Amino acid sequence: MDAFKINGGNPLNGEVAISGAKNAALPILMATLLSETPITIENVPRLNDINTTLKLLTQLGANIHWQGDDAVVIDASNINNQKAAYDLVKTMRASILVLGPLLARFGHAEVSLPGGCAIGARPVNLHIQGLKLMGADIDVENGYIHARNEGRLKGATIFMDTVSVTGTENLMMAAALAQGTTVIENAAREPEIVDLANCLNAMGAKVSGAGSNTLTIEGVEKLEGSHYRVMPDRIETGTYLVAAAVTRGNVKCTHADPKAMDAVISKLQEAGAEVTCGDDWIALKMDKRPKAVNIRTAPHPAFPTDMQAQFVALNAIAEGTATIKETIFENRFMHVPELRRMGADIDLEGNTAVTKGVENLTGAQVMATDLRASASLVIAGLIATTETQVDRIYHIDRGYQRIEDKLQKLGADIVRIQGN
Ligand SMILES: CC(=O)N[C@H]1[C@@H](OP(=O)(O)OP(=O)(O)OC[C@H]2O[C@@H](n3ccc(=O)[nH]c3=O)[C@H](O)[C@@H]2O)O[C@H](CO)[C@@H](O)[C@@H]1O
Ligand SMILES: C=C(OP(=O)(O)O)C(=O)O
Repeated sequence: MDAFKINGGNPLNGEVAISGAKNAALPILMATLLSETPITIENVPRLNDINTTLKLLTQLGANIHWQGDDAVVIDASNINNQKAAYDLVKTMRASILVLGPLLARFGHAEVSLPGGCAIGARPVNLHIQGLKLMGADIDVENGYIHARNEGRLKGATIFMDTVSVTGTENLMMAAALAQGTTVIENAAREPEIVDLANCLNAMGAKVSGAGSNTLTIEGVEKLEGSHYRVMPDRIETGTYLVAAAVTRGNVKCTHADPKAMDAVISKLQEAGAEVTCGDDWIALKMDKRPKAVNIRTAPHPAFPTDMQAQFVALNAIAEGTATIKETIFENRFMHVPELRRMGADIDLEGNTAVTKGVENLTGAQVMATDLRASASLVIAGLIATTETQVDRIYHIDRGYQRIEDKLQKLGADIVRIQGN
């Protein structure tokens, strides 16, 4: 297994080009299953999760080829298999997003239950309940969701008990081909939901209200190919901004979208950073020790859980004591024991991390346990006074395109050690 070796202490300086958003690209690639003609998706990040998605779509019968560095052409006209098997689903939870499209277009789907994962149990009951309200017959047996429907799904009014991003996406995609109108209440409002809705509309769907908590989808009979460009990754952007802040650097993220990032930008400013934005860039300058910031994660537009771990690393070396409360996932603090091994002073009280900032972290051999936890350990390594080794970085390769190359260009001393 690959690892990173990091020698901290270099301030990050320069420009970094932000890739397309993983969490928008995944549902958008799954949405191509709804189309009877080929679709070109641009600004697709080069990530392990994208490779997994393309493998899954290929297993279902799609024809796929890359065009240049970041565009994928997907032809789902000849889908001949409606089963998403455990082998791939277990490596990527977002595989559940084939359920809605397959069921809506072909009247049946068999998808392995994703199971629990490091950050929490992450059930998919809301996906299943919503599809049942649209008339589907669904049972769960032998670890698989078996879903069937005679003819088209029927539009329905669906109230989601909990705000769920992929739940909203699965139901939106299913409703796009249903008969009649579907209303999803208490829908997720994340920018990636808006991106998926825009892509579906470019394919001929009739989705309105994306970005609010009520989505209305008027079903159409068929969807067709088009071109669509994936939005920039706001979590990748936020990660580089935090890395710049803790190393007292000066970094400009290009190809970014500041509009999607209010909550994160305002916490960086509260920490003492100078942040400036243009239409498609964000720059951060920091020339002093950050001040610790209190945070509570919650669905968009509040502070994103996917930036929580990175801010725990920031608070670990910041001036003062602060609390970070995680309200979305029940087990998303696995970076804390690893950060403690690097000298951080962090107490965990239920779903709250209480940090007392220390002046310096020291390097250690630490283990990445999930995607954003890995990012927080890399950030900690960038400021540690001695060498850090981050093991099991396959997690980070799920969601950050060539993070070591991008950090090296900004002046970091980080290298990948090839494992076996
Ligand atoms: C691929 C993708 O886009 N992943 C993102 C997505 O994950 P994902 O869509 O899986 O996360 P959800 O928004 O569904 O989860 C929110 C909460 O709802 C619960 N829940 C969810 C569905 C369900 O049927 N029942 C249920 O109880 C979950 O356990 C969790 O506690 O949103 C999360 C929350 O912003 C992000 O951290 C992930 O990066
Ligand atoms: C939790 C994340 O992703 P996933 O939902 O794919 O596990 C993430 O992107 O931080």
